[in-house]
Amino acid sequence: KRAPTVIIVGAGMSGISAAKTLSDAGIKRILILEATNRIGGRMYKANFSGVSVELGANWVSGVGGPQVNPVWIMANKLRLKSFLSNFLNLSSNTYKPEGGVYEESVARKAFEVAEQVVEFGTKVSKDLAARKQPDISILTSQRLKNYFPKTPLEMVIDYYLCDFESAEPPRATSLLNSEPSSTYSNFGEDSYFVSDPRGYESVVHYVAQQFLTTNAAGQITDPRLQLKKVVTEISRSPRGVAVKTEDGLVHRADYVIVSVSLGVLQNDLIKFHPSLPQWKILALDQFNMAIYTKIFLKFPYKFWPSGNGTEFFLYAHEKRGYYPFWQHLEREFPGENVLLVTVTDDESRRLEQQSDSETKAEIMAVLRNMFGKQIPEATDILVPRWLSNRFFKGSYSNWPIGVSHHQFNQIKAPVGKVYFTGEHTSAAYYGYVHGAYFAGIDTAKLMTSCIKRGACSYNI
Ligand SMILES: Cc1cc2nc3c(=O)[nH]c(=O)nc-3n(C[C@H](O)[C@H](O)[C@H](O)COP(=O)(O)OP(=O)(O)OC[C@H]3O[C@@H](n4cnc5c(N)ncnc54)[C@H](O)[C@@H]3O)c2cc1C
Repeated sequence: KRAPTVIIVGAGMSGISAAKTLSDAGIKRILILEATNRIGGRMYKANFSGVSVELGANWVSGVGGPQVNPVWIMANKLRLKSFLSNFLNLSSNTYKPEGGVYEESVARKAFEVAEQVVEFGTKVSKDLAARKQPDISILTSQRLKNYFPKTPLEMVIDYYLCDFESAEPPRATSLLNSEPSSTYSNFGEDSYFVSDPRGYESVVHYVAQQFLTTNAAGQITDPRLQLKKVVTEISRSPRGVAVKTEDGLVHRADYVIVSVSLGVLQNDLIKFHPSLPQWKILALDQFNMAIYTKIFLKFPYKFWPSGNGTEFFLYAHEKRGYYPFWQHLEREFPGENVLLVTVTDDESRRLEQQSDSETKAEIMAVLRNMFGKQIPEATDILVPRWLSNRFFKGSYSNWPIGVSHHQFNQIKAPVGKVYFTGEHTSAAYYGYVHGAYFAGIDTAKLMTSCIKRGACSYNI
């Protein structure tokens, strides 16, 4: 009997980890179809004014805990340059709307209150889980504690503790599924900011090189990886699948694993024949694809404080989420005078629609508020557009209030010989690089037990 063939759509972390898992299980007749001209997906380095910055994932999140994050093992094997992030000094580095920092004792008090609310939320979440009660939003848990962040200081702290992680506001996010965070409780509280000329994406190459053939320079030459292959249609029948690409070719196989982002699936950018069942469409549409935008700015010289405990700073504004989270990259790129500011959700949506020069003007006004009128103009700006990009349609998934584990499992559930993977299919680690990695392994194992043992039913 001939060996089965499997097509994998997408060569981000999850697609590559799925393909490697199949290969390790002896399923070697695979074909990976990737839309862009590279592997790595949302792990994506770019050159910005002479330095290599990460437009997508940047941190190995979850280090130093009871279990070891597999991505951290890879980063260490590769000796990727990375820096432990210390967020503890934010109370000394929070800027007022009109400039100047808040007195440390005032900011610290506000942080303490907000952190107690998070702890309270975690207790409520554990209690709800133990009593099998329905989910509530993070916002509801704040109300239960009579916490209503309304001043610019309170709002930016609330933003940092919630949106900066999940890329969505407290009213959108599920308490049950985000607190406590499996990432930080299992793998540890530390996060390392990767800053290596080879890019964070080299962990994807590291996995790929273990099963795809490479040349002497380490570049992948394996014909089972095909780049610039945009999948447009997937047809399934009991006999197998036919995957059509934008160049008009049809690739046939026994099975397919779809690893494209939740955003791509929600936007119907791949047509399924027959169409996916209603339960599947509903499950996909109910989950959230959040947007997280990292804006890089280059200056002729440095005008922000540097040295120990200054790396991260906040800007408090009357409009919540208005250029709130800042990082100077002095450790990563000494002497390069690069700043990174992060926005999310509606602000990301707004910025994707305007020109970079408009965004730059807004940011310069904010920086002048913070540091004074005399600061120099930025000489370069980079604004990634993850939502507009048809191969991503957002940054990473977030578990919204009201989606049950049953519905979550439906997102991952195979439909006939069409299997699904991606960070958005990892119940414990959705939204993270390690979530994508584990999801790929899980989906490939599911498929392997179907192929090898005939165990093809998926219980949801
Ligand atoms: C701005 C940003 C910041 C982030 N920060 C962090 C962080 O600090 N730490 C962390 O752990 N995680 C972070 N993440 C999340 C992390 O990057 C993702 O969870 C992970 O990389 C997703 O991998 P994936 O394989 O599921 O999806 P992807 O990487 O999206 O891979 C899917 C692949 O499918 C391809 N594709 C799409 N459409 C088609 C098509 N029609 N045909 C063929 N191929 C197609 C895409 O090009 C892509 O290569 C961040 C993400 C973003 C965007």
